[in-house]
Amino acid sequence: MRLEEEEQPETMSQCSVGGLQQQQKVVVVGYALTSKKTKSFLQPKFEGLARNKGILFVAIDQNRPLSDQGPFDIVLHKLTGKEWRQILEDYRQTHPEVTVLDPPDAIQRLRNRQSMLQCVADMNLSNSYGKVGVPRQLVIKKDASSIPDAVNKAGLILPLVAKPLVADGSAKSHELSLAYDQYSLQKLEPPLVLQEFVNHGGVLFKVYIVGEAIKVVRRFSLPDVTKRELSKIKGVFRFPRVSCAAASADDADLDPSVAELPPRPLLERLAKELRRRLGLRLFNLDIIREHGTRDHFYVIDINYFPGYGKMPGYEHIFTDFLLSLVQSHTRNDRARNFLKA
Ligand SMILES: Nc1ncnc2c1ncn2[C@@H]1O[C@H](COP(=O)(O)OP(=O)(O)OP(=O)(O)O)[C@@H](O)[C@H]1O
Ligand SMILES: O=P(O)(O)O[C@H]1[C@H](OP(=O)(O)O)[C@@H](OP(=O)(O)O)[C@@H](O)[C@@H](O)[C@@H]1OP(=O)(O)O
Ligand SMILES: [Mg+2]
Ligand SMILES: [Mg+2]
Repeated sequence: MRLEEEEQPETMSQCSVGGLQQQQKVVVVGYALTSKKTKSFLQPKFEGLARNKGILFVAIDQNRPLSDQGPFDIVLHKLTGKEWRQILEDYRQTHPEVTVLDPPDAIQRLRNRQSMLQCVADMNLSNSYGKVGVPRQLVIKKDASSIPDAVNKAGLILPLVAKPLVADGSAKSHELSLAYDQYSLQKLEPPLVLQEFVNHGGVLFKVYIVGEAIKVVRRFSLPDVTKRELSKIKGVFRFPRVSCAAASADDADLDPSVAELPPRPLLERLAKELRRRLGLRLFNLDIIREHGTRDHFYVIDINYFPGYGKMPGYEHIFTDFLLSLVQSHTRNDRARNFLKA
């Protein structure tokens, strides 16, 4: 839906509480998302629930100044491009009353697979519930012929997952390969990240974060690589986006030691730290448990504004989150006015 100036949203709606008609402020959420994302995120059930809670979604027209649209209470976005980032950054400066989710600069960190995991490495999270790290990895900027030597020097252990360095959401950025021997690595195309493959029993956990809320689901992942396979197989093999499939591993008949979700307190700590360090409120992370251990976890991927449409209960979680943002904004405004008075 696009709002023209002459048809500004009615920012008050009628709602009936206990038979009494009350005026409720409408929360206007502008969104700048790809059509694919709009389809998976703005599902009719979600938009309907939002409307009942007084939330209205309005498509942003990228060809018109943002200040001429809305007015918005919240802006949701996941579009690429330097120009667009600048537009958002300027809008944030000139419209402090609008919550822009999330700051474009903070999102940039997730668009590079090296900087993406740095926060997790820096955190060094280890407590009585477990240990969370990142697989050892090496960045290759150019010159594929130097890879075998670089891998050797860095002491990385095969097999390795080769991932494009840039994670910009393009199909190419999701083209990953598994390399079984050092010499075949020369066939790869830098810039890329070479990451140690960690056996994890073929199941990964997707941890969705929406502000303070956390939701974890199981997904199928790559199967373990045995020592025997490693000694026999040579080459690099492209693999499909196994974990992105909507098919959840939640109901599958799995080995309980593999399927057991990571401890909740550990994930809460991790999510809280990541929110703070990344400065983001909308993201998910892929986390795996090293096979044969109970509490050694590795974060292998972090995604900005992921496929929330696949998160169970996202309709309620997301709408509550949007409402909470406006409430805290109003509280802050009141506090500021009080201090000024
Ligand atoms: N270090 C690793 N050890 C074991 N398996 C891995 C590792 N890295 C990636 N994988 C497997 O490869 C899949 C894809 O990797 P990754 O999540 O990094 O790619 P992506 O393209 O960013 O995925 P997404 O669609 O979640 O954005 C993972 O879901 C997991 O199954
Ligand atoms: O396609 P879906 O809606 O499922 O969302 C996927 C999302 O694609 P989209 O942003 O184009 O929608 C991906 O973003 P890009 O890396 O490609 O930017 C990435 O975040 C995946 O991890 C998401 O799947 P999930 O991990 O949540 O299952
Ligand atoms: Mg992933
Ligand atoms: Mg990813």
